[in-house]
Formats: sequence, C-alpha cells, structure tokens
Amino acid sequence: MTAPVKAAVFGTGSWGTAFAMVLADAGCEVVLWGRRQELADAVNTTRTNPDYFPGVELPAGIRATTDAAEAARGADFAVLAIPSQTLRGNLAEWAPLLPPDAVLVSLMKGIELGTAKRMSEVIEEVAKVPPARVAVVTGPNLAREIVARQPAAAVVACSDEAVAQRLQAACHTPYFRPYTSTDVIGCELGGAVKNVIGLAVGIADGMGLGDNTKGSLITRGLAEATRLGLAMGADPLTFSGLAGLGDLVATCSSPLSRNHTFGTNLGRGMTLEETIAVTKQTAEGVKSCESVADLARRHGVDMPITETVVEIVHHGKPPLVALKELMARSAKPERR
Ligand SMILES: NC(=O)C1=CN([C@@H]2O[C@H](COP(=O)(O)OP(=O)(O)OC[C@H]3O[C@@H](n4cnc5c(N)ncnc54)[C@H](O)[C@@H]3O)[C@@H](O)[C@H]2O)C=CC1
Ligand SMILES: O=C(CO)COP(=O)(O)O
Repeated sequence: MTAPVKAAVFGTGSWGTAFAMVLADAGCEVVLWGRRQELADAVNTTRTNPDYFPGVELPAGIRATTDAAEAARGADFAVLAIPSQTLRGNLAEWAPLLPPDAVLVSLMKGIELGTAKRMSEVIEEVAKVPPARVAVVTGPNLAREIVARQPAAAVVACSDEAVAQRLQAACHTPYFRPYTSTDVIGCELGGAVKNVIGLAVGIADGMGLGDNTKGSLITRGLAEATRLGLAMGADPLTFSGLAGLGDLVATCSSPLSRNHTFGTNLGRGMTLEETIAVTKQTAEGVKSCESVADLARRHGVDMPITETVVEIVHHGKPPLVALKELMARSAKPERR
C-alpha cells in the first residue's frame, strides 16, 4: 500500500477550503493553514468552515492549523490559496518550511501589481524553485458549487507534464475532473483576464444591459486574453479551453462570482468605496485589472475592455461614458 499524498493548503478562504475538500475527497491527507486560531479550531472540532461555508460538512481527511511549519511538514503539494497581492510576502515565510521536493500549486487568479508577474513567476522567484516544481489549477470552479460537489472540470498546468499528472491524480474526484496542460502562461492569463472581463460584464449587468452586450464582452474579452497570450508565448488554443472560455462563461454568468458581483454593484451606481465595503471576499480583478493592463502595455498589446475597466474602477469614469467610448473606437476587422 502506498502512503497517502500529503497536501498543505495555505488559505482557509473560499477556494482554499473548497479545494482542500476536493483533495481530501480524492484521498489526500490535507492540512489547511489559516491565520485565525478560532477558525482552525472550528474546522477541527465542527468539521465545518463557519466563516465561508456554514453548514457544509468537510471531509474527515482535513485538519486545520495556524502553524505554517506544521502544515508544511512532509507536504507533497503546497497549495497556495490567498489573495495574489499578498503571495510574495506570505511565501517568503512559508517557502523555507517546505520539503525540498514539494510541488507548489497556485490556485490564484491574479497578476502582481508593480511587477506585472504571473503567480507562478512570483513563486519561482520567492521559493527559488524551477518551473517544473510549480503548478497551476484553474478553470470554471466557483467554490460554492464545488463544496456542493456539483460536477466541474478544471485544468492542472505544469511545464513538467509528469508533475501535472501527479497533481491531476491527487485532485480527481467523481465531481472534479482535472485535465492536464503544459501551457502555464496561457492558463494563468486565462484566469487573470477573466476576472477583469467578469467585472466588465457585471458593470453591464448593473447598468441593465442585456445578453447581446454580455456575449460581445465575453467574446471580445476572450480576444484580449488570446492576444496577450500570443504575445507572451502561450498556446492560443488554451483560451478556448476551460482556463479561458470555460472560466469566462462561469464567471460572467454567475451571481456567485465576486468579480461579477463587484462589477454589478458599480454598474448600479455604487462608488468604489461603497462596493469595496460590501465585498467580503477577494475580487482579484479589482487590483489585477491594473496589472493586466500594465502587462499588456509591456507587450504592446491592445486591451480596450481591460483599459475601460481600469478607467471605471480606478479613475471614477462613469460606466455610461466609458461604454460609449468603447463603442466609438475605430472600426476594425474581427481578426487581425
Ligand atoms: N472562490 C472561488 O470560487 C475561486 C477563487 N479562486 C482564486 O483563489 C484565490 C483566493 O481566493 P478566495 O479563496 O476565493 O478568497 P477569499 O477571500 O475567500 O479567501 C482568502 C483567504 O486568504 C486569507 N488572507 C487574506 N489576506 C491574507 C494575508 N495578507 N496573508 C495571509 N492570508 C491572507 C484570508 O484570510 C482568507 O482565508 C484568488 O486568487 C481567487 O481568484 C480561484 C478559483 C475559484
Ligand atoms: O475563479 C472563479 C471561478 O472559476 C471565481 O470567480 P470570482 O473570483 O469572481 O468569484
């Protein structure tokens, strides 16, 4: 009999908790790290995460701790499920605690502000590990549906296909179907850009606009992600897969999406401050719209929807004015 795979999941928020459940259901031994002792205690004593999923019973294979060293001990996979902008600081503390051969897994869908780096790049830099030790899980995976064990597919990406296959096996359950990919760049860009487009669609929904607008934003948003991906060496086909179109459709259709909901509130006329005040969880696109726009500029790629979201979210441009400007851009062929 082989020993169970051990996973340390850093982050007891929505996706960390839900993915811990997936790993435990797939047979892994899971230690969930969180900052707050009372939440760790609640997970251990009630087998629920009352702050994020009250009433949802967590599998017995999950244990929680606030001690990062304890979580890291013996981990085959170190799964990172915290906000993208805090990764660099957090990982600097955790990386020295990890076993030398642990694979670091990013669940995060953001781009670092200031450096415009993808999460796997930050991980490689901070933990000083080669690309073959870093994997990404992405796709249409709204955490609330995952903890209800509703069927979903995902992509597990690593430059080393054998590592992607190991992680695939570690998180494959009857309700969670991971596919492998070696296109880490495409998978990460798909996840980061969809959050920005989710904001745009939410804004349009909040303004009372209909499905033609939504279909147009999703499709042109996908074109933006694909253009950026091509410029950065990604496989364009990744964007028509789960990490691209799949996640765009889920995020842009769902009231469960924090990015979509954030945009809807802005589109209804709430200010940025009011919207932030009512948003209890991480809406990555709010910060990452700026870093995605930065990345696009660095690569000379035109991303007008992304730029429009930056204008609305960070420069207070009224959504109606921004939309009119977007529609008034010079005419061009669909493909170029
Ligand atoms: N919730 C979802 O459905 C999905 C989320 N994601 C991605 O997963 C990542 C995490 O998102 P969620 O779990 O949803 O967010 P969340 O807001 O539900 O949880 C974030 C967790 O990080 C912790 N945290 C916040 N600031 C921290 C800091 N400075 N140091 C250490 N821990 C800190 C919080 O206490 C919380 O436990 C994001 O990049 C998101 O895009 C990806 C797929 C699905
Ligand atoms: O990434 C997600 C679904 O795949 C979650 O979307 P939100 O972060 O917008 O909630």
